[in-house]
Amino acid sequence: MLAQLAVREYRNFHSLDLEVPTGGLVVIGENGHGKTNLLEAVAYLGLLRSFRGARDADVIRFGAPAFHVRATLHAPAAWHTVSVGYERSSKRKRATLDGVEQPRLTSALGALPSVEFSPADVALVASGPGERRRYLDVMLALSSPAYLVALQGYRSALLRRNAVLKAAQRSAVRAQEQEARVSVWEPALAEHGGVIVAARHAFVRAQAGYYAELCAAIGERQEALLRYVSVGGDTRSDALTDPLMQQDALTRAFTQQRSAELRRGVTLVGPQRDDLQLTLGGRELRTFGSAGQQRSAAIALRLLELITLRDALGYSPLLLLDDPFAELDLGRAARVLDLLDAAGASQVLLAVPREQDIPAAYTRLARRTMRDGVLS
Ligand SMILES: Nc1ncnc2c1ncn2[C@@H]1O[C@H](COP(=O)(O)OP(=O)(O)OP(=O)(O)O)[C@@H](O)[C@H]1O
Repeated sequence: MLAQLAVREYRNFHSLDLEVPTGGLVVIGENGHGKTNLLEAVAYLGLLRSFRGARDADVIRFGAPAFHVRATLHAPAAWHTVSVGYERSSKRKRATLDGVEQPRLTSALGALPSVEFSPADVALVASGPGERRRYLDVMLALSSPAYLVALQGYRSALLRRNAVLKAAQRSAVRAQEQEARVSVWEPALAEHGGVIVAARHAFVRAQAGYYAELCAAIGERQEALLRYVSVGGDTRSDALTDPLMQQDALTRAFTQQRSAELRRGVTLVGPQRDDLQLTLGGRELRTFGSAGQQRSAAIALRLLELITLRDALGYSPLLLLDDPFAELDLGRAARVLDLLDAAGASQVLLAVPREQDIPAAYTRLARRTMRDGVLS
């Protein structure tokens, strides 16, 4: 539970202090006054980066040397205080938990868990596979330390293997020698990649049915399917969620692809090429879905994130609602609110442009007004 928030030099906030009641808070403000910035600052305490994918230097207030966000938390959160800061000149990010600076940033990951719903989530469905991989990675890393370790291990081995592949394109070294340099990274890639691919499959296997139910409950009449499509992984049904079988398949795939990868200068197989495929009535939502259908699928994915984190943490994460009902008809908006309620959301930060945009379910919450980065 978030109790207090102190934000310094973040986006358009010079110095902002906020008390958050147990049930949550509504922030009302016109476009461009800082509502999303506030939710982004809160989410930063869980993700240790911007949920909009902004670079750290870009979220520091224009002209300021550094930003700092600090929160006081109540149970069931694991920590009493969490803070994060980033300095422009040194490019250093620091996180503290209960006043102790963490030698490794990842120890502070998820200290204030939250899930954000915003109209911008439509990118989850409408954009390329990268957005959906990021969705899976954030959710699974926050729910499982083993996934986080695998993800870090995979990313660092992939960077190195790709660097060798790129260098090989300009080098005069014999092909055999080049292959040897590239293959050095493959055992680590296959091992960590096996964990990643199996965990992503396990998520889809566990949640695809619920995803279809959510889409139907929001108002879709056609069948909604969630499928994980892997490049290089084992696609046999009994192998999908088995990390060792996925590891074996990736080992084979890296070997098979190596010479093509040497020509192309990049790794062509592995979880960095996979997709979480979303279809409605058998057609890919990304290409054929209407704006409303894409919005509904994005909301269903966020609801899955909410329950996945809730089940992993043992309590409901903070809900950040950035005017999420803006483009939904009244019937859909009401059904989404019911689903949020059923998912057990407890504390809510809701940002809306006008008072009349506050849904009935949240009219009991305390209200603050945001103007030019200042709350009143
Ligand atoms: N690094 C920064 N330093 C100072 N101001 C910034 C920075 N980054 C963004 N801003 C300002 O933040 C404002 C946008 O705030 P925000 O995205 O929170 O809007 P909003 O209140 O959510 O509006 P909308 O309802 O349109 O989504 C803009 O005025 C922008 O110039």
